[in-house]
Amino acid sequence: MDEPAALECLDVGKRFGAVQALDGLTVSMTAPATGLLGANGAGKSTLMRTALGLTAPDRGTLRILGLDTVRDRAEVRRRVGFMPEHPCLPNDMSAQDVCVSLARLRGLGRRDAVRRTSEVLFAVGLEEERRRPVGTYSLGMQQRTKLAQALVHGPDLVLLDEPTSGLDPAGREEMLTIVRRLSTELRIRVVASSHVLDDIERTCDEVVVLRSGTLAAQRPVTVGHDPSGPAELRVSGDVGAFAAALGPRVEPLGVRLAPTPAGDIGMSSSPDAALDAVRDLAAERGVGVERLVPAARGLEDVVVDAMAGGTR
Ligand SMILES: Nc1ncnc2c1ncn2[C@@H]1O[C@H](COP(=O)(O)OP(=O)(O)OP(=O)(O)O)[C@@H](O)[C@H]1O
Repeated sequence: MDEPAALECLDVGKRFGAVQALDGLTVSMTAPATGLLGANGAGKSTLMRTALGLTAPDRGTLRILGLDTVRDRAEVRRRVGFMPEHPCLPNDMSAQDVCVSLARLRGLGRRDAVRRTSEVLFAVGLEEERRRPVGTYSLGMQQRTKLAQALVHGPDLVLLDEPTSGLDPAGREEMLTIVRRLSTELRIRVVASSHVLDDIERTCDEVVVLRSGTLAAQRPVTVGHDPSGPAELRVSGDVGAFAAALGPRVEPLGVRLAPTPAGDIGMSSSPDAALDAVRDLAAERGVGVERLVPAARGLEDVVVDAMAGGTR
């Protein structure tokens, strides 16, 4: 049987006074790791909080791991972890005490709570500092403590609300590495929000773009290039002579060449052997390859359009 979607929304609406935070949102998130992207106020946090049953939707249906967010609340608490965006840790408690307490609240016995706490604090790189009060931690350590508490009870799914928020470049790298490992190595499903596409491309399998509480785009995050897709090539010097010499090398690979309107060389497909042929020819002739890119619209174009209000 197929696994239920991590999160499934059907026409979900949520209003706060004059603000329509979720506006008929319909989406199904089935990937191991889904990134929620949207500008400030797009509805990312509201979606997470509604999915956890922390706030009730005004209309529509919302299921998390196939569970009803209201009726199955205890099961949701047991099987789902949540890392909130804003500071939520008691400054005078250690990371160890925070994690053990929350594990116990979520139903683990004392021994299991202590064992799981050691495991998760090790996984997020806090084992050395685990007995210090959280208030003495750097922001990066506090973020990792928030992540640890979300994982401590062994959830099947974690919702991470802007896990890289406020982190410096080194802290961001550490967090992205940990988040990626959750779904790839630890087999924990992830729904993570961010303002930054790069964060999502590095940690998730698909991106869901929210705009004004609605679904603006949903796309897989594909790694590497698609060899069956067209590419555009720009070289320095005599473009016509380069194309004439390249043709016989790539045509046997099924690649047709044609000039583009911008005066570059269009390639009908871009298998690795054809890209190697481009580089070999350029090296032989001492020609510079200034641009060799897929001609199809990239994820970034799609996402920027979707966030700005383009139709998908
Ligand atoms: N408890 C609340 N009371 C009033 N308005 C709220 C409340 N929670 C959210 N909102 C409003 O709902 C809209 C969506 O907010 P939400 O926090 O879900 O967006 P977001 O995409 O997570 O934004 P950000 O990236 O800034 O965190 C915003 O206009 C916000 O001000």
